Amino acid sequence: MSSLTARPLHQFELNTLSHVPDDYAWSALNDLPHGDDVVPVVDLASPDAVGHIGRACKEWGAFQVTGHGIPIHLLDRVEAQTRLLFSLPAARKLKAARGPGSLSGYGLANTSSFYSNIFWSEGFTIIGSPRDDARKLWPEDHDEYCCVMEEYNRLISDLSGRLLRAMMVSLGLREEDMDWAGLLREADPVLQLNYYPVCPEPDRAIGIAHHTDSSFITILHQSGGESGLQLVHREDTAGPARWVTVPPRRGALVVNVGDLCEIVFNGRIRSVMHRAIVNRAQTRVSVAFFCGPPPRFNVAPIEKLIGPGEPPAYRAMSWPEFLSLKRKLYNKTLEYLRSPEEEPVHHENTAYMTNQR
Ligand SMILES: C=C1C[C@]23C[C@@]1(O)CC[C@H]2[C@@]12CCC[C@@](C)(C(=O)O1)[C@H]2[C@@H]3C(=O)O
Ligand SMILES: O=C(O)CCC(=O)C(=O)O
Ligand SMILES: [Fe+2]
Repeated sequence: MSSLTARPLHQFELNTLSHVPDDYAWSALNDLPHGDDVVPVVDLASPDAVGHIGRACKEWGAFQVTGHGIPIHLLDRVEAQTRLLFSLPAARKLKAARGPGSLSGYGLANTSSFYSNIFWSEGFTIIGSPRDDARKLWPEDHDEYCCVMEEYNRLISDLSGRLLRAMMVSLGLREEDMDWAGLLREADPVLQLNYYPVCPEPDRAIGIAHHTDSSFITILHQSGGESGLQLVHREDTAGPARWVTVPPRRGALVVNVGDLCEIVFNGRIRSVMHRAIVNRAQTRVSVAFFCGPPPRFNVAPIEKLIGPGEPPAYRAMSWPEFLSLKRKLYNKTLEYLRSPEEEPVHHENTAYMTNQR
């Protein structure tokens, strides 16, 4: 995985540049047309929330959720701490740099290693307790940062359980068909903080390139003001596949269906392809909570869904095996798992280093 230490010095002064340097320049960003349809907004407190969630997951693989019970002032504090972290001097952030083979700490988004060109962003991944890395960033006083992130982890993990149960019920399963509470209790919470500096030529740069998240679901808080999150709305009767922007909505959280839900629900819902674009007006931050399983989790369709009329659509494997496959095949992982007879084409990371230019 790539580390910022190996990157050009201007990685730390992106917001001062008057043009996009060549190694940050991307083309083919308009590979799909842009749609103006609107990602559904679901009020979790409404009596028909489950039906709305089911439809949104099937049609979009994403929705915005309101009425989720996470206080807006906590979201504001999470955002303020995130901004504070990225505003630290480069030398301080590098003290908490992600080491080789480690997923947590400071660096470019992990997926950047699949490309030759560089993302217009910085990232910080917190797995489990925020305290160890916080000590490296703020040796004297990291209490406010840790308290805020711990409280957020607690509430967002609980929300992810509620959403997953609603998704089950919307698919005609019973809540008891999967022990979400047990699984989520055993898994380390994962928070990904993303920072996108202003960009002088936003059409030539990308914040985070298109990908699906591996988790069951991802719950994303994005800062207000400029939009950045875009997702692919698949081809339907209204038109061809298109990029749709998800504008920030105060207090709402974005829920993305990840690869694991696609597999456990045997393809009845699909993980959503998404990316983050940049803008020239305002620095943007986002905080993603990846709701994943513990290592012992067997990645396979729920047995209840399998029968003579519905064979498993994906090959089973352990969660660590899935993650290692994803590190090789990246956006092709699910396609490969859906075609079990084929031997995997041997992809080193470098196979993707062309940056679709
Ligand atoms: C739940 C998970 C999703 C994740 C792999 C992991 O087991 C823990 C780290 C997560 C994360 C966070 C940063 C971006 C990402 C791509 C990565 O490398 O580690 C995601 C993983 C993922 O979605 O594949
Ligand atoms: O910043 C965003 O809107 C998207 C971030 C994202 O997709 C991720 O962290 O996986
Ligand atoms: Fe993502």
